[in-house]
Amino acid sequence: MSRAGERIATDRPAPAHSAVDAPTALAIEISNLKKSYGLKPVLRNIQLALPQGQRMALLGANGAGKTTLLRILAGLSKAGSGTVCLNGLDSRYELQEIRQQIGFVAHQPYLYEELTVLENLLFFGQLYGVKQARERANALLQRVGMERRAKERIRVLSRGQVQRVAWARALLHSPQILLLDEPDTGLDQDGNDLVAALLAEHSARGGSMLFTTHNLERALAWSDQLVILASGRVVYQHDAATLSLEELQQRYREVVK
Ligand SMILES: Nc1ncnc2c1ncn2[C@@H]1O[C@H](COP(=O)(O)OP(=O)(O)OP(=O)(O)O)[C@@H](O)[C@H]1O
Repeated sequence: MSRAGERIATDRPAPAHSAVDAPTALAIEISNLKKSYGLKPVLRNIQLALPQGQRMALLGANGAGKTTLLRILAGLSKAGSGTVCLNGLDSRYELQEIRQQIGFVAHQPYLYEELTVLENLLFFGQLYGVKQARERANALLQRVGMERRAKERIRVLSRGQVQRVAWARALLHSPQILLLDEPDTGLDQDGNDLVAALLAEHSARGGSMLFTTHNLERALAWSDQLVILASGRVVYQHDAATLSLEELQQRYREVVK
C-alpha cells in the first residue's frame, strides 16, 4: 500500500491560502497513532497524511474505529500514543489553536437543547470570537434552510433540522478543516444535496476535510483520497480520481470482513 503523500493527484489547483514555499503543507498528519479502551486496542498504529485543500473519505464497518479517530482529531478524545497534527499544530500542545481551525459535525449535535437556534449560534460565535456573529449566524441559517426556525429551541426540532443547525455551528468560525462523522446520515434528499453543496463550497475556498460514511458512492464522489479502516488499522488507501465504484466495492468486500 502506498503512503498518502505519494498518491495525491497533482492536477488539483493549489489552495488559495497555501504558502508558496510550502507546497506540501499538510492539513492532517497522523503518526503512529494508537488508542485502546481498557485492554481493547481500537486504533493500531495509524499513519495518515492529508495535504491542505484535499478531502479524505474514511470507510469501514461498524466498530472499525472511524469515530474514535475523528474524536481524537477534534480534540474530544486523547490519543493513547503517537502524534496528531492539524495544519502543522500538534494536538498535544496546541489544542486551543486547533479548535479555531476545525469544524466538527458528528452524531451528537453539540448544541444546547434549551437554547434557541440563534442563541446557540450566538453562544458559539462568542466562544470562537466570531466578528459580526449575528450577521454570520443569520447568513448561515439561511444557507442551511433554517432561518424561519431561528427563535425555536433545539429540543423541538427534528433530527434532520438539528443536523442542519449543527452544520451552521460547525461553519460559524470559517474553519479551514472540516471533520465530519457520517454527514450524510439522517438527512433527506434535500439535506444530502445541501451537504454536497456545503462540501463543494468549503473545497472551493481551499478548505480540507475528513469525513466518514457508509455510502461508497458518496465516498468516491466527495473525496480525493479513500481510506478503509478494519479493526483499527488502515487496510486500504487509494486516490479517488483513479478508482471506479466497482473497484472500490470489490476492494471493500475484500478488506472488510
Ligand atoms: N467510550 C468507549 N469506551 C469503550 N469502548 C469504546 C468507546 N468508544 C468506542 N469504543 C469501542 O471502540 C471501537 C470503535 O468504535 P468507533 O465508534 O470508533 O467505530 P466506528 O468505526 O465509528 O463505528 P460505526 O460505523 O458504528 O460508527 C468499538 O469496538 C467500540 O465499542
